[in-house]
This record gives sequence, C-alpha cells and structure tokens, in this order.
Amino acid sequence: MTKVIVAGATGRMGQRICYMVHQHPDLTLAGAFEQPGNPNVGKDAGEIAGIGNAGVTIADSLEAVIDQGEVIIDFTFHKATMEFVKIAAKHGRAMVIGTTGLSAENLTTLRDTAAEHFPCVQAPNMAVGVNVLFKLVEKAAAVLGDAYDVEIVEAHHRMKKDAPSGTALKIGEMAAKGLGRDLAEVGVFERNGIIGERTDKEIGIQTIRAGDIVGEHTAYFAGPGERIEITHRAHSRDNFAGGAAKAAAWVVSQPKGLYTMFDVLGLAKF
Ligand SMILES: NC(=O)c1ccc[n+]([C@@H]2O[C@H](COP(=O)([O-])OP(=O)(O)OC[C@H]3O[C@@H](n4cnc5c(N)ncnc54)[C@H](O)[C@@H]3O)[C@@H](O)[C@H]2O)c1
Ligand SMILES: O=C(O)C1=N[C@H](C(=O)O)CCC1
Repeated sequence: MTKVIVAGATGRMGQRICYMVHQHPDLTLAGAFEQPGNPNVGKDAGEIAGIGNAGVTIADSLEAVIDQGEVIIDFTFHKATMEFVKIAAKHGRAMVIGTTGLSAENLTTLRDTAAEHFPCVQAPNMAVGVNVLFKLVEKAAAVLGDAYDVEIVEAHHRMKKDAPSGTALKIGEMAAKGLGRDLAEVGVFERNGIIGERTDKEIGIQTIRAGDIVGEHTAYFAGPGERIEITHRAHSRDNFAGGAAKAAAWVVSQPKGLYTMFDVLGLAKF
C-alpha cells in the first residue's frame, strides 16, 4: 500500500481526495495537513471527509507529517505549493500537484527540482475526459487550420481564485500547438470597448464565475458557415480527485522527473 499525505485536506478538493485515496485498493491515507489557524487542525481527516474516523489527525504543516507518507497530493494554492515542493525535495517524497495558477517561472522551478529530487505528476485537470479533450483540441486545430477561429470559454464556481482556469490555459496551449502558434503571443484574455475586428491568429479565452458550477470548458472552432464545439462538463469533483489518486498510485514507482496526466493515462502517444 502506498502511503499518501493530503495537503489542504479540508478544502473542496482535499476532502474528495481523502475519500478517493480511502477507496483506492493500492493507497492508504497516512497523513493530512492544513494551513495554521484552519479550524479543522487537530480533527480527524476521515471525519471531515465524511468517510468515518481514519485515524489521521490533521496537522498544521507538511513538516509535521512528512515522515508519515511516500507521496503528497497537493490541491491548495500556488504559493503554498511551491513551499511544499522545497520540502518534498529535501525529503525525497513523490508529489501529485493539481493546484492551478502556477506561473511559468514556478513551472520551470518545479521541472528542475523534480528532475533532481522526486517524481511528480502536475496537471491542471486530472479528469480522464478533460485529458482526452486536450488531445481532441490539438487534433481539431491541426486539421481545421487558420480558416477556423479558436475561442475557449470556461465556467467555474464563485469561490475560484485564479482566472482563467488552468484547464482553459492548457486547452489554449493545445490549440496553439496544433496550429503552430504560441499562446503567449496569440492569447486574448479580455475584450471591452471598440476593439476592432478579430485577428486571424488570436485565441480567445473567456471566464465565467458563478454560483457553484463545478467546472465547464468549451473550445469553439468557428469557420465560414459552421462551427464545432468541444465541451467537457464536470458533474462533481470526483473525476478530478479520482485522477489524483490514480496519479499517486502511478507516480511512486517512476524515476525522478515531471510527468503529466497524459503519462499516467497512457495518452502521450495519441
Ligand atoms: N488539477 C485538477 O484536476 C483540479 C481540480 C479542481 C481544482 N483544482 C485546483 O486545486 C486548487 C484547490 O481548489 P479547491 O477548490 O479545493 O480550493 P479550496 O480553497 O476549497 O481548498 C484549498 C485548501 O488548501 C488549503 N491551504 C491553502 N494554503 C495552505 C497551506 N499553506 N498549507 C496547507 N493547506 C493550505 C486551504 O486551507 C484549503 O482548505 C485550486 O488551485 C484549483 O484550481 C485542480
Ligand atoms: O474548481 C476549480 O478550481 C477547478 N480548477 C481547475 C482549473 O483551474 O482548471 C480544474 C477544474 C476545477
């Protein structure tokens, strides 16, 4: 059994991850922590996640539980994540990182640190369906080419802190890859006022924040007289959490380095 430590164990994702780790035949929930001051510190992680007493007390730091597990699953906040990366490197622990909002600089640091110290799966979305959508978008963009405008719309709950979603950015990157463009050059993230006609090469990414929407993404390919829409809708957080558990079971036996869900799910070849 692989021993798992869950970061941010009482968050929206943290609770479902505790549940999915508990359900997984090859994983055991061995440690859990929250940020200092969280009212659930000192309580049992299983009780908070609704799976009954797991015998895992929620600590107030990663250092307090690092010796209890082999892999850390992190769905917290980008600044915290980069601190956990340093601690995981020091102790040689594997990581699964689902936290979004990591900057390009953060990702470079993560790649370099993982290459030297630990195996790590990092992905903005761990649902199987979304990772298939990434591949579909790349292929559709490559086949349709410049004649079809690419636009991406994402919708999430009102509590989400980062925008656009990490998933929408990745969809944009996959479309840009299929079209031989660079999202950093052609991404358009807001439109307001007299902005003039759309340019041929831009890729628009628009954000909706409302209510308790779990997560929806649509990639539009709009051409003359027709359009294709490729949509993913998450019905709950369990596909994300289940993907994270799958990644944790997979990553512990990998060589040091940075991996994605394409590696975990065997989608890299498609
Ligand atoms: N990759 C995916 O599949 C996927 C899916 C859903 C959400 N996410 C991402 O996961 C992250 C969390 O989302 P959420 O909806 O669960 O948020 P949330 O706010 O409900 O949960 C985050 C938890 O992390 C805790 N936390 C913050 N800083 C901490 C620290 N220093 N130490 C310990 N715990 C700390 C918070 O107290 C909170 O409980 C976001 O970045 C979100 O975009 C990714
Ligand atoms: O609820 C969130 O927050 C989500 N974040 C991820 C993102 O930013 O892409 C994945 C979907 C849910």
